[in-house]
This record gives sequence, C-alpha cells and structure tokens, in this order.
Amino acid sequence: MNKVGIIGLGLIGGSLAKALKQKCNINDIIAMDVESNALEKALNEGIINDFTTSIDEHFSDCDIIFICTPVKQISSYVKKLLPFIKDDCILTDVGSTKSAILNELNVILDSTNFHFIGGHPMTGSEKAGYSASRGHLFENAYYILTPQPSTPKEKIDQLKSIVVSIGAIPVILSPQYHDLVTASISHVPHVLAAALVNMVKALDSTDKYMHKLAAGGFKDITRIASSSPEMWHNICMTNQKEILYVIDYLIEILTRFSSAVRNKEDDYIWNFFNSAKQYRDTFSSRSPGPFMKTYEIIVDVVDEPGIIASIATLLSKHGINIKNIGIINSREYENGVLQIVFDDEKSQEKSVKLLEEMNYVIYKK
Ligand SMILES: NC(=O)C1=CN([C@@H]2O[C@H](COP(=O)(O)OP(=O)(O)OC[C@H]3O[C@@H](n4cnc5c(N)ncnc54)[C@H](O)[C@@H]3O)[C@@H](O)[C@H]2O)C=CC1
Ligand SMILES: O=C(O)C(=O)Cc1ccc(O)cc1
Repeated sequence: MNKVGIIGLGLIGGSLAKALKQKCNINDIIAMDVESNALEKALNEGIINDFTTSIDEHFSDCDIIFICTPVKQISSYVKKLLPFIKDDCILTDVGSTKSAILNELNVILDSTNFHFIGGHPMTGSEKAGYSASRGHLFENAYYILTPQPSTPKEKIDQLKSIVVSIGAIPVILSPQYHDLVTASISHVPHVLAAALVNMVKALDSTDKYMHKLAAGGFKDITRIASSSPEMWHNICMTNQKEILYVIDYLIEILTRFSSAVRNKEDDYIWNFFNSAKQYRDTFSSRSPGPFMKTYEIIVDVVDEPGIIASIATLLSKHGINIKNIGIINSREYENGVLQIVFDDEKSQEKSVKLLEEMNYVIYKK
C-alpha cells in the first residue's frame, strides 16, 4: 500500500490518517475536505502530504481511499471518485450505517468493475473534528467490514491487513446484519441518551435542581448525547427500518415495566434489574466484545506511584508481553484496579502465578 486517500478529515478521517502514518509508515496521504482548516493543520503536522478541496486527478494513483464524511455524502463520493481511480484501487468508507449506502450504489456496483468494501470502526468519541482525532483510536476496537459477494478475496484480505495494522480487529458482517446490530448497541442507545437529556430539560423547573443534582449515573448514561447532531441525524435517516424495529421493542419493554411498577409486581421488578445486571456484568470494560477472546487479569493494587511500572517490570523480566495495561475506575471496582491484557492464555496464566506469588489479589482471570 503506497498511497492513501482520505475524504473527510474529521475525527475518524483524521484518526485514520494519523494511524496510517504513525503505525503503518504510510507517507503518501492525500486528504480532501470541504473545510480547509483541518487540511492545513494536518499538512503542517506532517500527517498528510497533500490536500485538495475537490475530487480530481489527485486520487488517480491511490491504492486505497477511505471515505470519512457524514453518511449521507458517502455514496455520492464513491460516484465522484469512479472516473479518477485506478482499476485495483480499494474504495472503502467508515459510515455508521451500511445498507443505505449500498442501495444507492447498487446500479453502478452491478455495472462497473470497482472494489467497494463497506467499513465501520466500532470506536469513536462524542467529540467531532480533526482536532479530536487520535492515531491510537482504533487500538483493540472491532472494525466491521461488509464486502459484496463479488468482492475479490484478495481485496478483502488487503483491507483486513490494514485494519489489523492500525491495531483494530476486523469482523465481517453482511450490511443488513450490521445495521441491526448497530441499531441495537449504538443507534438506539444514542436516541435514548438524547431522550433522557431532553426529558430532564423539560421536567426541570426554574430552580434547575435536576440539572444541579444530576449525578454519576445520569452523566454515564448520557455522555453520548453530546455527540454531533449532524452525525446522528444522518444515521437515523439512513437506518430507519432497523432503528424503528429496536425502538418498538424497547417501547414494549418499557410498557411492560411500567405495568409492573403500577401493579407493584415485586418479582418482575427484581428480575428486571437482576437479569440486566447479570448480563451487563459479562461485558468487560476494556475488552472489545464477544467476537474475540481476550486474555486479561484484574489486579487489586494500592494507589501509589510506580505500582504500574513495578508490575510491568516484573512481567517483562519473565518474558511476558503486555498488550494493554491501565487503571480502571469503574463502579465494579470501587477503588480502581489495574487491568492487564495479554496476547495469549499462556502469558495470562504465567502472570497470575507470578503475581499471586507476590501476594497480589487477582479478581478476574
Ligand atoms: N464519531 C464517531 O464516533 C464515529 C463516526 N463514524 C462515521 O464516520 C464518519 C465521519 O464521522 P466523524 O469523523 O465523527 O465526523 P466529523 O464531523 O468529525 O468529520 C467529518 C468530516 O467530513 C467533512 N465533511 C462534511 N461534509 C463533507 C462533504 N460534503 N465533503 C467532504 N467533506 C465533508 C467535515 O468537514 C469533517 O472534517 C461518519 O460517516 C460517521 O457515521 C464511524 C464510527 C465512529
Ligand atoms: O463514544 C461512543 O461511545 C460511541 O458510541 C462512538 C461511536 C459512534 C458512532 C459509531 O458509529 C461508532 C462508535
């Protein structure tokens, strides 16, 4: 992979440019955006080495082009790029919804021979723009790919290897299934976060006590309500069927729960929270999810300077490679604990043994 094109140099486009430059040594990156500020900043930082504000011959020698604009612009950029790109160029996007883009491209996908592979990194932030971009954004994140049945395996493998080289974990899904999964775990949760914030805004009285007293729980569950309205507007307009299916299901759950509260159904209410707790407790706060097994341990450590360094030194002295290490401050572990992620089960087991010998308490293996 020699030359990469990026259309839309915001949070995701900028993070991709940084990751490709910093982790994959790709030194020929051209970016396009409607805003020149981000382009100039990235050029000055040496992240990209060329930019343009229109689609033209600049993209003719790109080996891969990532389209990182809001979802509704993506298919039109595919169409604009087609006259300029070379035959073996991979066109991919990072949009949060997939079927609508492909539906708009169907006719040309059938009649033209080019390689479009949908993509969606399952990582991001409530912040937008190039200034919020980070080269390590994709580390340990799932990165969904939705190739066409006709996409050559060689092209899928090329894109997969780029995904791996920026630190992410590729997962192949159909566009339709992608849209149902993301409607459930991302799109409707964002709708709900915004609904909760709008609810409090409407119910709060002039003394603003709700705003003043909103505590950790409310802030945790509504963090994502600070995301870009443009992005979420685009997502709801392009994943209508799946979002409606999930919202209707959620309404059924709330309606049933409301009746349980009205009728004081003791067992139902207890089980409602208990079953949610049991399932929520199976989601690790750092591991990326159910697709790939992670080998992690949670160590109870006193909060004193140098503790991470001394554990890391002990493990490295015994030849154990640490994939990820950091303090977690979550409600599960009141005082904060050290989470260490390893590459394999052998390293995990060896570390548990070594740390237990040093009298560390290990919570989770
Ligand atoms: N923000 C997130 O957490 C995630 C976003 N995505 C997807 O990534 C894509 C980009 O999102 P972000 O980077 O978060 O947004 P962003 O707002 O940070 O960046 C979008 C960039 O596209 C540019 N842009 C807007 N309209 C354009 C047009 N017509 N032509 C060229 N450039 C244009 C903007 O100037 C901006 O630089 C979206 O499709 C979104 O659904 C995917 C995963 C996570
Ligand atoms: O910040 C968060 O929690 C997110 O949910 C980020 C995010 C936003 C949109 C996506 O399509 C994927 C990930």
